[in-house]
Amino acid sequence: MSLILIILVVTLTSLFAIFRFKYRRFYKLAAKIPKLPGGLPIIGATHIFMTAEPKDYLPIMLDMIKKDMVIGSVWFGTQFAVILNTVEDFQKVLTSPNCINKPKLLFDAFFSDSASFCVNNNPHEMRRKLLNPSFTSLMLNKTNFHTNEAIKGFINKINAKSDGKTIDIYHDIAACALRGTLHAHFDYDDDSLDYKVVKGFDDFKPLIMQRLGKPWLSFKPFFKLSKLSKQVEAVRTPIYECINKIIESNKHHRIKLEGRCVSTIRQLLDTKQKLSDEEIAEEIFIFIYASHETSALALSACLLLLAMHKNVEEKIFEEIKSAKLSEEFTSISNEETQSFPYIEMVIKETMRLFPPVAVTFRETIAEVEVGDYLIPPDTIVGLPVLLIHRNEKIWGKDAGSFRPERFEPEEFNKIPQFAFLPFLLGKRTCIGYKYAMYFMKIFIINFVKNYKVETDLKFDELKTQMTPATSLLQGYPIKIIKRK
Ligand code: HEM
Repeated sequence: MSLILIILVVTLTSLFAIFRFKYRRFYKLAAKIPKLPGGLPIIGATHIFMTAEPKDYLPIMLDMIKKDMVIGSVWFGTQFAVILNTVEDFQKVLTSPNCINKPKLLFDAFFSDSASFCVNNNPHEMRRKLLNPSFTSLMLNKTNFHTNEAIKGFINKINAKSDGKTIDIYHDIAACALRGTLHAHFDYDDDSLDYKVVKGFDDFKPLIMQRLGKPWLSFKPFFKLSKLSKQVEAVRTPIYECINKIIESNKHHRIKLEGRCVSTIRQLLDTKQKLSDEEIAEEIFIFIYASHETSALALSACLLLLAMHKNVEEKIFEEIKSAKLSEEFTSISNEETQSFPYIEMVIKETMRLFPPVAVTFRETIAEVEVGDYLIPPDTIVGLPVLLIHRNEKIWGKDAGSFRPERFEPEEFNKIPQFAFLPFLLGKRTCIGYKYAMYFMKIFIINFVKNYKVETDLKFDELKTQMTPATSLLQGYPIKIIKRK
């Protein structure tokens, strides 16, 4: 018995020594990077996240990297990770060809293998090439009628709620943002499922967070056997009802495209691409999630901030008044939004303080140099955008307060390019950022033209959480009052 034990110990020790020798450079580079607090031998920081509530993941992560640290490292079992904290290092990583991939753990959590948000390497590049033509300024103009119609529907509907009672505005805006995306990008104009789909995503998001906190569920057979797998199937049903309708109503477009600029759904259905129905469905799933939630979070936060900063709301109203828009709802083209520079500053300032994606991750495929360190291959790189957005050394002493004027060109031009990253930058920058900015500007113009907002919440009470986009823990409670 004791001989067997000795053989076992010797074998395991030898295997461990061989492993460490083979990966000696990896361990040497990893050891040089300063450690983040809280890690334990062997398991690293796994216990911290496995025992925390998903709503606390973001504050825990942001707390780990102390203000004066430029980089910090942490282990999650056998997975090595670093968190960066300087604009220069963000830029290095976001522009490095060795740092384009997303960690498998992250996209496993989205339960998708084939959507552009989730694929890596060559498939990602091909999918971007396929979809980029649907996101040009030309396409914005082609679809501006649909975008405006979605917002018109919201402005009319919200009238019934403008009685001064407190409501959480997120779901109404999310349904409106979803309507805009489905109509403008997926040629789908039936609004009967909008709220059902938003509710489906609401039920789906906590399941993403649950899977993130249980790394063993990345192993597919374990996941298939888990209760979570059945819950995921159930909540995906109303979303897939909508996706199947989109595919069904556009099936006649399954033709070979001849180099024309067309909507996202037509690009996906292009027979040259040979995408299966399942791959197309996954792509639509991620698209409608990525587009409606982020835009709705930014707009909901913007209205809440206007309710807290009446001077800003009034300045926006003055800008709208001087544009002499006539009707209750005004259709606005992308070019016309250029006449509302202050509104653009307010939206940007909202996303600086409350970026809908406050932290994101990449994975290295080779060594990447940042500052005095080399990040080894197969390392997860955390990019806490929120910390850069609120860094006083970059944005000044008032970095924590809401001051849209900091986006005046004379002031903003002094800020480094990679210090403002609501849509990120680099090869995986948000494909829909032009559309998102356009949508948000027409929304705010038409909303503030017709309504004022109030809230009982105070700015200092606002706390962010990961859901997995970044939302406010307090929700978005506002009172809507119709302007006379
Ligand atoms: C305020 C609104 C929005 C914000 C703040 C936002 C932010 C972002 C960010 C930060 C990323 C990069 C995520 C990462 O790499 O970790 C991203 C990716 C993406 N976004 Fe957006 N987004 C917005 C609206 C939209 C819209 C309207 C669409 C589509 C109509 C869209 C589609 C996508 C897609 C498909 C990706 C994945 C791109 C890739 O991996 O190549 N987003 N977005």
